[in-house]
Amino acid sequence: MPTHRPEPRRRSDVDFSASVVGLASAKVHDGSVTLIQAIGLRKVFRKPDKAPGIRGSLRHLVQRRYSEHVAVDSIDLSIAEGEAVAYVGPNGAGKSTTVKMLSGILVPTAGQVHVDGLVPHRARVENARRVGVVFGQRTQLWWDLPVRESLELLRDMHGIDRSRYQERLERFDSVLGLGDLLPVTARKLSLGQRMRADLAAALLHEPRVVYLDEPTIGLDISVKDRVRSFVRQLVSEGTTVMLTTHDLSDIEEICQRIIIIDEGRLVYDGNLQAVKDTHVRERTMSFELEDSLLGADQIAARLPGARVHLESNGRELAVTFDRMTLGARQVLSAVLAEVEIVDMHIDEPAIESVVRKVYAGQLQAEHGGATNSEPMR
Ligand SMILES: Nc1ncnc2c1ncn2[C@@H]1O[C@H](COP(=O)(O)OP(=O)(O)OP(=O)(O)O)[C@@H](O)[C@H]1O
Repeated sequence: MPTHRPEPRRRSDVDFSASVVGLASAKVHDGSVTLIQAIGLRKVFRKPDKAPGIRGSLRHLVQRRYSEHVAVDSIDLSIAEGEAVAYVGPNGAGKSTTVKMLSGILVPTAGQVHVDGLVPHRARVENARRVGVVFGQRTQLWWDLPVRESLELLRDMHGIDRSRYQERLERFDSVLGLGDLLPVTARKLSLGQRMRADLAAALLHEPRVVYLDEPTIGLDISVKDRVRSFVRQLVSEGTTVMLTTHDLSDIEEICQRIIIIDEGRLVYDGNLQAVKDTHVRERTMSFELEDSLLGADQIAARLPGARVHLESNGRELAVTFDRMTLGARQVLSAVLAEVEIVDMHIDEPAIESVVRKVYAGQLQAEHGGATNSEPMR
């Protein structure tokens, strides 16, 4: 059994054997290896159709009826080794179902899925050695055991040798402050402590791929920061991270790529900055003025289409403009033509606005209802 992470695969190491992968899941692009690949991934749940109440339950016993619910609908994914990808969407969009199929917990209804050359649900044990999963709302620690014993059990399960195990514990202690938690039973841990211990448990065996499902849910800011910087470190070391979260700051701090799904379908797959640039066209430039102004009409007249707001103190000015019709340079010149400035800054568009637009269906509408994605890598 491997005791620590194998070297990253190089082109020549890639296993294209049809018997293992069924399709070229380890395709190479940009000199890197595709670690996660799904083609036409679909999951349909069968739900019992029964009327409420005892009568409905009895009728269902006699005459069983079911309806089908498509939770994940023909999703194509291609994630390279070492990428950090945010997988987001509204409640019930199909995020967890996708992650469960990628981690082998659920069997897809249709489509193909390969993770590190394996079909996850067919090679569960081998897959478990290569992936780590953290579900923020559920623990994988043994509830009544001290954290140390849970980790010992996982050490045995993964066949990690003692010296490597010790190194891992020291690392988790330095970045996650794990040491104090080792003697405590999982049931006595606070949510933040539990999350830190869960991260250690999921990452003990140095998985190549880590699925994080709401890893910062319910945590206070300082623990969130700790978790995020730990995940960033993992990514910088080459671990592939797929992050499912409703916390958009997690995304901004960890991921460069964002995949958005809605009602089981992929609606966007691309670079985080690009989606902001394309879909959040409004920018705001804020200025601190040398002298107070009585009004901003002259500045507004120089900037057609922009919204100009002057604070009541006359010293703070904000110009909100569409970056497709006006440039920051034009805005700056218009302001400088009327007044001296002491300081200025440009507000970056928040990812919140992008995702809100997607949820509201605007992003799809802007693209004629088509999936907006960068070429699959
Ligand atoms: N085991 C199941 N049986 C039946 N339906 C299910 C099952 N698991 C999920 N679903 C349904 O599939 C859809 C997608 O659920 P999923 O948990 O993947 O969404 P999600 O995007 O992770 O949502 P959330 O953000 O709320 O966790 C939902 O409508 C859900 O009710």
